[in-house]
Amino acid sequence: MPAVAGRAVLRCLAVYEVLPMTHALPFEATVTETEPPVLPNADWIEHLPACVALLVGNTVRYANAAALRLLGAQQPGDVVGKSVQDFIHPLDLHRSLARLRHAEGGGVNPVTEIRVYTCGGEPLIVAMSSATLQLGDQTAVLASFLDMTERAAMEQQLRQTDEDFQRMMNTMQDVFYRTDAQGITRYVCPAVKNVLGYSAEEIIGLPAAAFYPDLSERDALVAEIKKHGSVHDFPGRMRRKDGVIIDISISTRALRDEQGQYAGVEGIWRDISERKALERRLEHLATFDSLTGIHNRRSVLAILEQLLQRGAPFSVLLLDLDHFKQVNDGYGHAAGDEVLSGFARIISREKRSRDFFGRLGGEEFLLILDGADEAEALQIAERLRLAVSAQALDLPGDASLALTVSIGLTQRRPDDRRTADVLVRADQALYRAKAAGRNRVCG
Ligand SMILES: Nc1nc2c(ncn2[C@@H]2O[C@H](COP(=O)(O)OP(=O)(O)OP(=O)(O)O)[C@@H](O)[C@H]2O)c(=O)[nH]1
Repeated sequence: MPAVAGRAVLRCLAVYEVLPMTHALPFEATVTETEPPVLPNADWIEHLPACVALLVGNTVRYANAAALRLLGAQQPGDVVGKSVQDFIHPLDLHRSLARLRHAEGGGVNPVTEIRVYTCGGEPLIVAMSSATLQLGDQTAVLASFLDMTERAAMEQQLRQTDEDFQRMMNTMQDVFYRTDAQGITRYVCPAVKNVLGYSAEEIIGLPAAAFYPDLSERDALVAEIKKHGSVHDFPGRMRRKDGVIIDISISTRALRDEQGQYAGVEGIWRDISERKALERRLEHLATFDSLTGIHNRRSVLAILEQLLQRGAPFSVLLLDLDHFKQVNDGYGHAAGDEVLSGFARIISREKRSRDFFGRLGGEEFLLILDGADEAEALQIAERLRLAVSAQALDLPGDASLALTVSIGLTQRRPDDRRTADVLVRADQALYRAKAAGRNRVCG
C-alpha cells in the first residue's frame, strides 16, 4: 500500500482521535466498478466507531458498519453501489464533488462539515475528511465522517445564547460586571459608557476600586459580600470620567472557585443619582418650609419632641409678627410673603447656630434655644426683637416696611412630658406680650 494513502487515512481518522497512531492500515484491496472492493484483514475498519466509506468515481463501493448505521441503511445495498449524489445535500454537492476530484488527484481534504441525507431522508451534518487510496492500479477515495448534527445544534444554540446575552448586555441600562479575587474588572457590559463615561474596554483590566471615590465604601461592600455571599441594593458611590460623583445601588454575589475559595464578584449596579436627588428633594420638602426655607412645623416639632425625650435643657421662643394682617391688607398677599421671608432671614441670621428655627404656620414661628435657661433665653429674645424692629423688611418694588415682633418665652420644666406642655406656656406668654402692647418679650 502506498505510503501517501496510508498517511492520508491515518490523518482522516486521527482527526477524531479514535485510533491510536501506532495502528498501521493493514489492508491491500482491489476495486472494480462492478464488484465491492476487497479489504482483507480490515475487520477493525468495519468496527470503527467512525464512519468510513470507500468511493470510486462518485459511487460508494464500501461503507463500514458505523457508516451504514449513521445513514440508516437496512442493508449494505442501501448505500453501497449508490451515488454520493443520493446522500449529499444539493447545496453541498458541488463542493463535495470538487473535494472527491481533489482526493482522486492525490490531495488530502481536511475536515469540513457537509450536510447529508440518510436513506430515510433525515438531514444530518457530518464532519468529513477524505484522501486518495491507491488499490492496485485503481484510485479510490477513502472518506471518513462523524455525525456532527448534535454538536452543530449545540453550537447554534450556544451562538444564539451568546447573541442573546450580547444583545441583552448592549441594551441594559444597569451595569453588569465581574471581578476576580484581586478586585480586577474582568467583564463589564457596554452600558457602563452611558453611566460612567468610560468604555468597557477602558475599564476591563483595572481594579474596580479605582472608580470608588471612597475606598472604604468598596471595602465595606466586599466585606458584606464575603460575609453573606451576596448583597441587594447596597448603596455606594462612583466617580464618573468627568469627575462627577454618582449614587449607585449594587446587587451582587460572591464567585467561588472549585475549591470553594472566594474568586471575585459578579452582579449589577445601577445609577440611582436621579432617584437619590428626588429623595433628597422630597426629604427637603418634607422638612423645610417652602416659603421661608426654615424648618416646617412637622420638622421643628419633631426636634422639640426629641429634645424633650432626651431630657435636654432648652427654652423656646414663640415669635409672632405684630399687625401682620395689615401688611396683607395694605400691600397684598405677595408682599406679606416677602415680609415673612425677610423676617425668617433676620432670625436665622441672629440666632445661635445650635438653635432650631421653624415656622409653625402663618406668621407664627418657633425658635428652640438648645441648652438655654430662662435668663439666657430672655437675653437672646430681646436681641432678636431689637434686630427685627431695627431692620426694614423689603416689599416688592422699592418699598420697605418696619415691623415689630412679639415673643412668648418659656423654659423647659422637669415635668414637661409632651410638646404641648411647652407650647401652651409659650403661647400664653405670647398672648401676654400681645396684650401688653406688642413688640415685647414675655415669659
Ligand atoms: N402673606 C401671607 N399671609 C399669611 C400667611 N399665613 C397667614 N397669613 C396671614 O397672616 C395674618 C394674620 O393675622 P392676625 O392673626 O390677625 O394677626 P396680626 O394681624 O399679625 O395681628 P397680631 O398678631 O394680633 O399682631 C392673616 O391676614 C393671614 O391671612 C402666609 O403664608 N402668607
